[in-house]
Amino acid sequence: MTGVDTPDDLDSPIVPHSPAVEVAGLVKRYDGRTVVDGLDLTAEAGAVTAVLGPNGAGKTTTVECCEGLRRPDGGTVRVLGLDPVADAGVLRPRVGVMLQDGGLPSGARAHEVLAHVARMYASPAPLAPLVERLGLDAFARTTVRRLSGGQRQRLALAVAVVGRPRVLFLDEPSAGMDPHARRAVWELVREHRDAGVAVVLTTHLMEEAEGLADRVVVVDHGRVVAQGTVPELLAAGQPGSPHVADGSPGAAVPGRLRLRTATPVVAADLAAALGGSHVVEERTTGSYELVGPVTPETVARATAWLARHGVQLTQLDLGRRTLEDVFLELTGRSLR
Ligand SMILES: Nc1ncnc2c1ncn2[C@@H]1O[C@H](COP(=O)(O)OP(=O)(O)OP(=O)(O)O)[C@@H](O)[C@H]1O
Repeated sequence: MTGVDTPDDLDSPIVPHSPAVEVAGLVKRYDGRTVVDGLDLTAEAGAVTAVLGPNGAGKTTTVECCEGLRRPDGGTVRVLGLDPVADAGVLRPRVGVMLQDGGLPSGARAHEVLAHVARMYASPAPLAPLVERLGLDAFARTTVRRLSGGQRQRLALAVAVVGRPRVLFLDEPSAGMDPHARRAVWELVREHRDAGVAVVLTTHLMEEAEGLADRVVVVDHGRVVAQGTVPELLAAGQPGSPHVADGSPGAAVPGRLRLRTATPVVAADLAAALGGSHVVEERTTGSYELVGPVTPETVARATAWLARHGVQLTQLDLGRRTLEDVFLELTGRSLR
């Protein structure tokens, strides 16, 4: 069941617009501090665009500028070709928003909130299927302030989609949700995408980005540091890759080799045994990551060196590079 049907019959100056969201050179400052610093972003209809970035990177601020909740200090933002602040009245029926803090009235009951928002639209989505899919009936009579974090998120998502938007902004939509709820959210997002909605979401969940996103935009210090499809980002940093937006090569790691040993070794000694072709990072005691091209020779030399030193190998992981690896390479490993 898709149940997703976006309204085209609204009387408006909007014509199908590509891209659905276009941010160019966005600058936003708080108290003179620049938190978004010349950011470019586009999102197409019928696609999920995931915005990733460390805490404080400027993701929410960017999305809030797109939602018309904040005024840019520089650059341009267009949603369906319109200005989110100046054209807020035209855009409101076409844009669904799920805020990070929910933004819902705390004293109202869950079902009242949804019904109230639905009445604001000329042609809302039928409530019953939405309530069922997001499991809202279990807490329909509970006031918003008493909802758990995950329940509040589910209600906020229902509120975001009930107006059958053409553009959907979801700020960390599945944060705090249990695995069942998360799956229901992902299914709903995919259905909206398949119905032609432009979905822009922020997330810290690499699994969510890998599973949902048609395009991923990585933001750091208020700028885009990489963008592309997930396969493109996984391949980025390799020779010939054009997808690292800032032009830097990134860490050229076509694969990764992780070792666990029964007793610790000196990472620099292992690196020397590999002839300097790899950096060896000690992740935790007895756990090492070889950063560099993974070839049969690399595996043979590393294991032979361990054997020569009487060190028992307990785990050898030749896993593929993940989006999390790419994310850490692009944004560093220090806490913000
Ligand atoms: N209203 C505000 N006034 C002052 N500073 C703010 C305000 N909102 C956000 N900031 C600051 O702007 C920076 C970017 O915040 P933003 O919420 O956009 O980051 P984010 O990438 O969404 O982070 P997170 O992943 O933690 O949600 C942060 O340093 C934050 O403290």
